[in-house]
Amino acid sequence: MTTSQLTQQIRQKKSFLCIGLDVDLNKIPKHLLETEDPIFEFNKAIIDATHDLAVCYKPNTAFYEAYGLKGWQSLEKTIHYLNENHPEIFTIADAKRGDIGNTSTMYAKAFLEDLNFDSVTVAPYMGKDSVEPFLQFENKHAIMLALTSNEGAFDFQTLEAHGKELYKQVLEISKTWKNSERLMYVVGATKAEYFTEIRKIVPDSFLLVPGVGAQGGSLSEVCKYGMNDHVGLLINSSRGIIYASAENDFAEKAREEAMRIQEEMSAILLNH
Ligand SMILES: O=c1ccn([C@@H]2O[C@H](COP(=O)(O)O)[C@@H](O)[C@H]2O)c(=O)[nH]1
Repeated sequence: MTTSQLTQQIRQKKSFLCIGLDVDLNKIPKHLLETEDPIFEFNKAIIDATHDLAVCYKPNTAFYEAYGLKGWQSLEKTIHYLNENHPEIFTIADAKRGDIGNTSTMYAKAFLEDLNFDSVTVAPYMGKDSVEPFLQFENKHAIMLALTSNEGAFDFQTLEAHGKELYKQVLEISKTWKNSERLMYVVGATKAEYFTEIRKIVPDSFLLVPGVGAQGGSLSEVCKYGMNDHVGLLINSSRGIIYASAENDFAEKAREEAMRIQEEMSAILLNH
């Protein structure tokens, strides 16, 4: 998917919500455990209940890999379901990959070709040759960790080297890489005060912003400092939406929470 198609969808739906599909079998309604594929059935119910309110879904692959072959099959069924029924929706494999070039090439094939996600998250630590293989696919994107939402982000990402914080160098240097127009960046909602500086370096790039909802980040603060002319934000909420209820009404409650966020986004877009 191109970024203009993504922006068009944002304008149509008045939403820049990304729903995280981080499925934990201990948290889903018990009756689903009796089905053949509880993870897929849970995801399908969430997608069916929320697809008009969200522009993006982000399964975090850890939650599938943890269940072995069955988990991977659930991930495959989920992305096929999205691609077949909602091809307009942007999809992210939150896998945080990155390795020496030939290995990254295989990761890229796995997520962008075989599973056919629109994008995959990557870690920048191994540098240019570890990220460029993810940028070789037309209309696909690598979403690189820049300033993450967790406390540990301050361990390395904000450290200064040569008079500049590491996350700023990651943003600046990555702009010089081949096909860098296919890059997007992860910036945590819990770091709202950093968005102004980040926008000085990557004014036009899409930012994937996790950390609202369960991690306490503020949607309005992120929008105030992080939004650009074409919106340029994908705000993720996972647990806050998908576990709004652990009872039989989970899909209905997920819709209510997604709608609450979408309405806040719609109001922000109206004044933008
Ligand atoms: O900096 C980061 C990068 C990735 N994540 C991931 O996003 C979701 C957030 O889930 P919530 O339940 O809404 O807190 C999850 O998959 C994380 O691994 C992040 O939180 N921060």
